[in-house]
Amino acid sequence: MDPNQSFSNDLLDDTIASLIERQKSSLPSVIVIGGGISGLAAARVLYDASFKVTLLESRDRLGGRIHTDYSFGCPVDMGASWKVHFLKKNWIHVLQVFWLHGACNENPLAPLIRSLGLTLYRTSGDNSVLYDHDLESYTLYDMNGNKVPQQIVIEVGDIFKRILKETEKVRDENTNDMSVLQAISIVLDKHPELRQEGLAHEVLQWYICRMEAWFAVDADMISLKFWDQEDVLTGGHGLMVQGYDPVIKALAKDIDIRLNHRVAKISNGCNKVMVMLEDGRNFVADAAIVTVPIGILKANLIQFEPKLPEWKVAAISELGMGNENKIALRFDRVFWPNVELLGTVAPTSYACGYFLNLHKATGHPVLVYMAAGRFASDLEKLSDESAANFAMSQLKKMFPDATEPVQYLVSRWGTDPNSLGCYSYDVVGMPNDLYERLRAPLGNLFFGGEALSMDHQGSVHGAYSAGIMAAQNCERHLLNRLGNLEKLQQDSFGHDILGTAFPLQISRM
Ligand SMILES: Cc1cc2nc3c(=O)[nH]c(=O)nc-3n(C[C@H](O)[C@H](O)[C@H](O)COP(=O)(O)OP(=O)(O)OC[C@H]3O[C@@H](n4cnc5c(N)ncnc54)[C@H](O)[C@@H]3O)c2cc1C
Repeated sequence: MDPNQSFSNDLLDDTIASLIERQKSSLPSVIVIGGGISGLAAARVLYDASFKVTLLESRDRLGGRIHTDYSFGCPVDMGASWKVHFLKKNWIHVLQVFWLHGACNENPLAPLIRSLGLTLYRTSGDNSVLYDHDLESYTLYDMNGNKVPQQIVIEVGDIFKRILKETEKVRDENTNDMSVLQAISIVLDKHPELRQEGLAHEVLQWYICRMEAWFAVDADMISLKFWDQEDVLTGGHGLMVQGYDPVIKALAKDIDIRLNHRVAKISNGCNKVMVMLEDGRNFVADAAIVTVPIGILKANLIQFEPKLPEWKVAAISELGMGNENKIALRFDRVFWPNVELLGTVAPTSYACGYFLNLHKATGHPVLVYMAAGRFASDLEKLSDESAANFAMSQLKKMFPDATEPVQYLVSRWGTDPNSLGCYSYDVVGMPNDLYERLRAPLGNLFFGGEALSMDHQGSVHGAYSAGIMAAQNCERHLLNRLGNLEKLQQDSFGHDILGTAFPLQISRM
């Protein structure tokens, strides 16, 4: 080899390297706070647009309220598990949704899931009285372990729909907002024929329990004005058979992620944002995107300098944060029927309960007890062992011969200092402009996260879209501010991952 040639190549390499380095250091930099799906989506967009991105996450793992646990030897999602919320708030319209048709592309996550080859287990189609499970897919039991005749379940389901339809009139007649529970009670006073007695009353309470699970809050706190105002996506609902974890891993690829980095303070200057960790370390960038749960902002766990304006603080405090918990039980064998949901009806919605049968979708002998609202918070007062015992006591009402679980997992989303709740909800009397105020950026500070989603708060795909929206706003802002920087065009992750070449894999046993 000619040594001169080698020397000149080295020189060339150095020059190119330093040019790239200089180009990189002149690129806009962004700190993303929070490594849930919203933060990861935001980081992904900016990274693919060649911005310098650093993501700070307080936990020792990514995913946030998406948490696939593998300790059972199979994936169990202790946070989000359904690709539900296609129509989070429109109970009536659920009758018209359809999952298996091409319309499922409406879900912004569908292309990503498709490109990763992940399987969805369909849990509802176009005839679901409930949001996420078709009527024929579950079995209900009374407190004595007797099966509730399916005819009663169907009839009461129809009555429940009529009651909800009547609440629309109550809404029209009242200028002031009220809770859904109050509206139901007004409807029942006006239409005593809709009142239910005995077992039928308990089944009605079960429907209310499921509605409460949807919003993660009790019916006396669900806003009548807003509960059914969300845009309807077509497509029904599906369960992520392999869990959500592969989605999180795909979004995180190659991004500079710092785990165990808990942000304590954000200082927003004219040109720079300084982010301080609880241990005193600092990160500085041109802009920052905050995607921590609204529960964290409500609890003032992050200090802002200058202080957030009053209208922003008010918006944060005026949005509700619900709670939902799961108790996952693994058994050595299956002793329950081959249905998707097993429910217990009771005189009050608080006392009703249900288990998701993961065996049906995944083939593993796992049941997941789910609790929402005040009940979910009450469960967090118990030790893990007592919580598992409680779930077992519910199961034994249905199956007196139930065997003891070989393993259990208990979530605590309400008291977890990284979430302080499961997802947001619209409180009774919520002001109309609340979401605008929540989303509004403050200089170089942008906001993302589930609670800020344009149309689908409280969902994975809503959080994902909110992250993308915040990143796009941030990108526009920085490119305007810093002049016409020519952006490096890397291989776009988005093009690969959002491609439409692969069909969605949807099954139903
Ligand atoms: C039990 C449960 C069931 C659910 N079921 C469904 C479902 O079936 N379908 C559905 O679509 N959605 C469901 N959801 C809602 C869904 O999980 C969330 O809407 C979504 O995952 C929120 O994503 P996010 O990125 O906005 O927030 P998160 O996932 O909470 O991400 C925020 C991140 O910020 C981090 N963080 C917090 N504080 C700090 C700090 N000070 N510094 C740095 N980082 C910080 C957190 O650790 C977290 O990782 C469920 C949620 C729960 C809890």
